[in-house]
Amino acid sequence: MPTTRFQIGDTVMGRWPGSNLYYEVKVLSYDNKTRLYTVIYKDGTELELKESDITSLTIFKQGVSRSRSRSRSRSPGRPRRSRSRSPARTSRQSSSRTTDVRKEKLKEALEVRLTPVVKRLVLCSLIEMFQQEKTETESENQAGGRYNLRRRKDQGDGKTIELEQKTEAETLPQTKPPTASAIKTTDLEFGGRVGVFFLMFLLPVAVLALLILCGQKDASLQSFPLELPALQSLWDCQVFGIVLLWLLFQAVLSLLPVGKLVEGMPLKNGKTLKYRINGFYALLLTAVAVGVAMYQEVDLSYIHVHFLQFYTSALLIVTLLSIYLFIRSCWASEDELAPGGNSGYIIYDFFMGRELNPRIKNFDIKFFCEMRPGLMGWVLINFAMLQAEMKHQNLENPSPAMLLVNIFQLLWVVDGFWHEEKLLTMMDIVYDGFGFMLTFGDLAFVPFTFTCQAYYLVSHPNELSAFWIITLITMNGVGYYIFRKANSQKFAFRKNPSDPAVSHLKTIPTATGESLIVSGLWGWVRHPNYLGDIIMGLAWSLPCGFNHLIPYFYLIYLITLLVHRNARDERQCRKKYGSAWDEYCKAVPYRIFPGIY
Ligand SMILES: NC(=O)C1=CN([C@@H]2O[C@H](COP(=O)(O)OP(=O)(O)OC[C@H]3O[C@@H](n4cnc5c(N)ncnc54)[C@H](OP(=O)(O)O)[C@@H]3O)[C@@H](O)[C@H]2O)C=CC1
Ligand SMILES: CC(C)=CCC[C@@H](C)[C@H]1CC=C2C3=C(CC[C@@]21C)[C@@]1(C)CC[C@H](O)C(C)(C)[C@@H]1CC3
Repeated sequence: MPTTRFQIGDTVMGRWPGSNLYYEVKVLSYDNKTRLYTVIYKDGTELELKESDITSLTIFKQGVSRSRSRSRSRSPGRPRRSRSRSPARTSRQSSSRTTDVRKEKLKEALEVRLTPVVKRLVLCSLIEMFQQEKTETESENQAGGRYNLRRRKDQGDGKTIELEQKTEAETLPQTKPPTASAIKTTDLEFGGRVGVFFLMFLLPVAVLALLILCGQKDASLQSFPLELPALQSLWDCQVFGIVLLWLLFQAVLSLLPVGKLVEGMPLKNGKTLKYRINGFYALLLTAVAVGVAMYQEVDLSYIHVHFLQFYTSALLIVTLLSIYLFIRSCWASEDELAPGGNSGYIIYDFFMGRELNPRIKNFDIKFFCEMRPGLMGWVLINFAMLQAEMKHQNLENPSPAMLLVNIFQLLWVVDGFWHEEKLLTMMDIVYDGFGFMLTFGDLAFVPFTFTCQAYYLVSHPNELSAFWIITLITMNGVGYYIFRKANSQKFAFRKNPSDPAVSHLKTIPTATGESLIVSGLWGWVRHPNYLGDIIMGLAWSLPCGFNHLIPYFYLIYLITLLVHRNARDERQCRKKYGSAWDEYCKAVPYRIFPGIY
């Protein structure tokens, strides 16, 4: 290759298809006719790249050091969190389940060592990539010519990476990173404008119907009352005041300067937001406040009696908050908008949420709503239902069924607050806008439908034998163990793969420098944490017996949500990890349920 810029065997930085990520690659050959270089990534994937998609290591490093000196988001004295690989990890990877051919290639391929600043840039790019699933760059970009990253040859081992699915015409030009203003939502979810319009009415009405059914003696679907409750019977000013006070109380607790301040994931503009992690303390203080209220002889069964009014009050707040969020999003800068809620259609964006992280000074409205009033409200309502059951059924002690439901769900909520920080890496925070859907989900759906087992038990007593009690405790324990272990393993592994707690796990290396766990729980099914959650959901519904379907609502919701979420997540992972993800799917063929593909 006498006239080319890069020579065979050179180690250079090559752009990863469909993204703005650069990885170390080795030049294998050059085709004079097509003027394309064949390069090999560290996961063994071979691609043909245009010269403009390749840059030399020195130029890349200079670029990085420039961006490092420009970087303002990191304070000088702060220790950097590096995910660079340790020798232990390298040796662990070589023992992972890669094919022999792949192993050979990997031996040759170089490790990507990312400096913390590059890591940060990579994270930003990953978020961009994540966003690009639902967005497309401006037509001006499209006109700029075809994106010429092509796969060299089919590896024949199921490596169906993203490029294979796209024809050249479908792929978008990526010669420069898409600017924030370029991102518009074009791929609409939930049936687009019409779909979300109906959902916006259907969801609140469906929850109201569920509550009406749950509260009446005959909770079977056929016996839904033909006469709906009068509108004024659904409204109570005092109840509305209580709901407002509750929100205010939780907001004050969330602002208390206790607990650590942590940085969220990098935003599109490279900056990070800070979050106060004090949910666990807030839960304890709420418990103290409820204890004091009970000592003052406040009757919590008031919540049971006025349950529908509480729901309508929450619904009104959801509507007002969603309108506020939409209006304020009109003043948000382009890079503060969520990629999924910027279609330009008012109704759609109102539902999906335009702004990604709406904040009033340091108060993050989305993070607050996701965890605080709804989850705490859930525990409080459950406890109120326990009081109501004793009153309603003249019991000296709550029934075993009610106790189990209360304890199981309390455990889940406490666990959520104990691991509050982990929410910051979830797609709900990183990707989804905050609009009607999440506001409704957090402030109305969670506290009023997740409590439906306890609400049901107040007027539908169900005896449990000792055998059933032990079975349900075991089931919840097994579900919790799988859920917690899977989530903690993944979190620990992503934080530090050489952590002794996870370093024994077998992994599949990927071109992004991150590996996929392929043994233990993550080698059993591809979403063990979802499986654990579903087993727990079953243990929460079974105490209500088999007379009606209504107490199984949570389980049905959870399975539907997690199956949809699984599909969404797998699309993202295939995009991010390419052939390595396909290899993982081959090694671990079951999605959520063992034995079910
Ligand atoms: N009760 C409820 O209403 C709900 C509960 N949940 C629960 O929340 C929890 C979190 O769920 P969610 O955020 O959806 O998904 P996950 O926590 O499962 O996160 C998925 C991500 O994990 C990483 N990953 C996937 N496979 C592997 C692997 N083999 N090795 C290492 N990393 C892997 C990938 O991200 P990357 O590689 O980029 O790190 C992937 O995008 C779950 O336990 C779920 O059950 C969720 C929704 C609703
Ligand atoms: C019908 C409708 C509009 C549904 C919205 C769904 C949301 C209510 C849920 C989607 C994912 C959620 C999660 C939690 C709460 C419910 C929502 C927001 C969660 C924060 C609860 C605490 C847990 O420990 C969790 C962090 C695992 C969990 C994450 C997902």
